[in-house]
Amino acid sequence: MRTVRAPATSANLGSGFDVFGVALDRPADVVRVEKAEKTTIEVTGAGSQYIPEDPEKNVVGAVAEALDAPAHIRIDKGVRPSSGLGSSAASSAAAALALNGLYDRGYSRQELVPIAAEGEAVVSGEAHSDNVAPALLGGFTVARHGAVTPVETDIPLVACLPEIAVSTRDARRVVPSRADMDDVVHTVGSAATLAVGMCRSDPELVGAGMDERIVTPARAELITGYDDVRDAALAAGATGVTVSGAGPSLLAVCRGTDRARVASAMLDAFEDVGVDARAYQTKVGAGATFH
Ligand SMILES: Nc1ncnc2c1ncn2[C@@H]1O[C@H](COP(=O)(O)OP(=O)(O)O)[C@@H](O)[C@H]1O
Ligand SMILES: N[C@@H](CCOP(=O)(O)O)C(=O)O
Repeated sequence: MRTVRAPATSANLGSGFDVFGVALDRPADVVRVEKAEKTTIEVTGAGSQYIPEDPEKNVVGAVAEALDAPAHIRIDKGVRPSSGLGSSAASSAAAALALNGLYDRGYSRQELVPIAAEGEAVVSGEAHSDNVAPALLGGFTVARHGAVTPVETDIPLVACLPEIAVSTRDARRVVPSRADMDDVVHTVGSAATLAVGMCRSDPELVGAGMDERIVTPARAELITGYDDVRDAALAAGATGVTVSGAGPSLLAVCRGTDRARVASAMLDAFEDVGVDARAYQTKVGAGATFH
């Protein structure tokens, strides 16, 4: 038997659509695996009533298949599904690491990234690895053409999750298929600024580098109160705010001293537009760990 905890993650960070991701210190999924003749799945915890236990439909079924590692898999969800906090990726990453250990497959964490991404294909239609990479490797990750570059960093964050569901599959449909050259140049400048900020653990640079005009505005429209919540976080000291993953969560970057104020400003702003929400005061954290 093997048990693995894998963290929530926030992908894109505005300027790094399908490329950037960070592991969050909390929340997390815990996955326990035991060898079996065929794969069976049991799900408990946050939002478990919306998650299928059929191995053809649950992300961990695809991971078990990819590793040829049939097992009885118990998932205790800490990361609510359709949150924009890498819920499906947390389960995929935890299952990949746990089954790799259970069956002595010998893959490195880097090699497990495309295997865990097979789970993402089940739910979003594409095997994007910007969530599973930080869930496995921790820190800030740059996922590009199958290669992943991890960077250790220390950045305080607030992830604010409203009681709205936005599925990644639906949010991928609103992504524009073309962009203006001016906006592309702006995105490259932001992405480079953000990457330097991560290397320096500098919340000012990371926050400035989240600014992006192609994908984020289309996704923000799916989130009730997005502009108000973003403005409130910035007024409370956030250095940058954007859609977390495909939404509906918002991710704010700030200095450690401003984190509690930013979190409560975001909650108040959601409440003002009639939306219940919860805020995780967190930071860039470690990847999946054995328990
Ligand atoms: N183990 C799992 N954990 C979370 N969601 C899962 C899992 N397996 C399948 N799903 C399905 O994936 C969808 C959530 O994934 P996604 O839309 O990518 O949300 P998130 O942004 O939180 O990752 C839901 O439809 C859910 O039923
Ligand atoms: N790059 C993907 C990331 C989806 O993240 P999730 O946490 O919402 O699953 C996208 O933007 O579609």
